[in-house]
Amino acid sequence: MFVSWMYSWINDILTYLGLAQKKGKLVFLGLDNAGKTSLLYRLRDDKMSAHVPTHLPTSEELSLGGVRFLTYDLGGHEQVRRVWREYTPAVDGIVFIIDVACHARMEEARVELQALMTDENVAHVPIAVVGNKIDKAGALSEEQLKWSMGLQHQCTGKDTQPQDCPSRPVEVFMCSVLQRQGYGAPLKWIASFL
Ligand SMILES: Nc1nc2c(ncn2[C@@H]2O[C@H](COP(=O)(O)OP(=O)(O)OP(=O)(O)O)[C@@H](O)[C@H]2O)c(=O)[nH]1
Ligand SMILES: [Mg+2]
Repeated sequence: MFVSWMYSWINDILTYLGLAQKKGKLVFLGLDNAGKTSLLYRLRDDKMSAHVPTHLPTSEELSLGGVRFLTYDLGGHEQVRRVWREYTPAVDGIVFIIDVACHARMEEARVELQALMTDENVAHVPIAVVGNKIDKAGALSEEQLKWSMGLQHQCTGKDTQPQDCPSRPVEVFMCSVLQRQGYGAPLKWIASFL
């Protein structure tokens, strides 16, 4: 009874996210405090996490159906960068999360994102850049986030079919994990490439 309930619940979530019948490994990357753990918990039990900064270990994992989600906190941690590369050699999609209300750390996020985008180990892996915390005062708009990240000319389109995508898929999405807004779209977008 419980097992079948769990099964249908997981299936509902996966279907909603476009991930049913899909297999793959998705990583959530971003600076600390961006909202990676909150998004992971949101997927897991649709609850907002009681905030426990995940500094040690700097990684968390969740499996839903055939899809594994892993989170890694970047930001000044050369060691973390090594770890996530070592342990996630075959990544199928990257969700890069940014706190768009934290203007002071935009440049730090941009540096991390650019390093990721030029990393040849993940050269063909789709990257969904997700601006989180749009509910907060002073949050950047989607256009402002694109500018801040140097992505004004690099997005490949939200509706581009995988076969029509000329280069590595990159797209920007805005969300509030706290208010349950918009976090499904980047996952659906990534799912289309799995
Ligand atoms: N206002 C607002 N706060 C959010 C949102 N998403 C996450 N937060 C808060 O931001 C803080 C950091 O969220 P986490 O999910 O712990 O961030 P993280 O990226 O896992 O960061 P670390 O594990 O601490 O490195 C928490 O206090 C969350 O409650 C959002 O959409 N809006
Ligand atoms: Mg965390």
